[in-house]
Amino acid sequence: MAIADIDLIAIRRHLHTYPELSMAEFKTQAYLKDIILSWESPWLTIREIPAVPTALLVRLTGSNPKRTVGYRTDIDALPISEETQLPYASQNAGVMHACGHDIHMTVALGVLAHFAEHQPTDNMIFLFQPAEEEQAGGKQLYELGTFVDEWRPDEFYALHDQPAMPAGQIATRQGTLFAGTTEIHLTIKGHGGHAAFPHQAQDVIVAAASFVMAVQTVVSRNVDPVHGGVITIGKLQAGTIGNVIPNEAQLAGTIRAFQQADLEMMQQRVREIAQSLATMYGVTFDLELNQGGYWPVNNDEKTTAAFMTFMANDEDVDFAVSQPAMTGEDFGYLINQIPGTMFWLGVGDAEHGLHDSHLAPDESAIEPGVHAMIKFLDWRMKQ
Ligand SMILES: CC(=O)N[C@@H](CCC[C@H](N)C(=O)O)C(=O)O
Repeated sequence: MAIADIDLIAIRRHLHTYPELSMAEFKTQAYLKDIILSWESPWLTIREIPAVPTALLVRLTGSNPKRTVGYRTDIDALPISEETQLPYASQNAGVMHACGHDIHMTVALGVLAHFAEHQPTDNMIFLFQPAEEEQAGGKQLYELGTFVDEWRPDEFYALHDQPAMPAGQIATRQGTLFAGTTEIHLTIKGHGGHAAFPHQAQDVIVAAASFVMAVQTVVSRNVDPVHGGVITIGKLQAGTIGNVIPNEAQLAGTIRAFQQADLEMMQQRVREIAQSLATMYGVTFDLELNQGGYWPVNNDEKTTAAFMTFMANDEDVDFAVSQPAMTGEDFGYLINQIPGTMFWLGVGDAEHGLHDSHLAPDESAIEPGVHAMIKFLDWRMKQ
């Protein structure tokens, strides 16, 4: 395939049709790798990581390098059944690119295609990262020593699509862009029994319901109101029939805050609430609080100043300064190690947010996203 002939819309639709869950992105990785290898770029090297087999790294050797510039995209999808009715809707039952990582990958591929054809001044590393939605693939790769020597970027960039913004608009801010998050995994265990004899059982359903309600007080009563925070329980599973008290209830959720200290305080309150309810209801519990790599996404001052100045002054770019958001990202971990900037790319679907089974990003965002990043990176490498 000649790079100039690359059909980004067709690629995006293929990726959208075949989404794969975190750490199971085998076909996605193979598809991306085949496209990239078909370009036969003389300054391009591909690298795979045996311990994280769905990751893909690409290095471009610069013509006169002063540094190495990194660009990261995530590649995983969510356990959501798509309801868009699009002709290229997901063919993988119960799995959907409902967070737009198909758009992220396509923009990354478009930018990579350009520099695979036109040798960059600096060295470049492109990271196609698995497991952003859970398991923090970026952190895992970092801890495996992936980004060392010639594979260590000096600065790192990444985007996230934003349905609430017009297609093609770019936005970011200095400081914290996204929250730090912590996954909650709670199993409550008791002795179930007949619904008619609750006094002979330990009712895990009542304990689970109390837990859901009690954690609502953490944000309202423990977090400084001007800081903000979120606790959402997104999964609650227990029981099989109305007249049996089950032995076990399973809950999962997320804790979010912009400041790490707030996040840690909220984690502690959730632990205390679980412990208190266990005493109150006579149940036992396993509680796992896992922050993984979902550190607050704190944009680096220097790279972000360069990014914002360039985007705001380029007449072809529709640029806005954004507010922080409670979304999480394990890119927060990576740019805590390597300075960098995360930004939003508008994908114009104001009716449907991220993680919505009806989300249908406007594909016309891809081209301006690719062009803005090519121009920015080209300019940056000449600084
Ligand atoms: C952009 C986005 O939606 N990211 C995810 C990141 C997941 C964080 C972690 N698994 C958690 O649930 O706490 C998000 O849900 O914000």
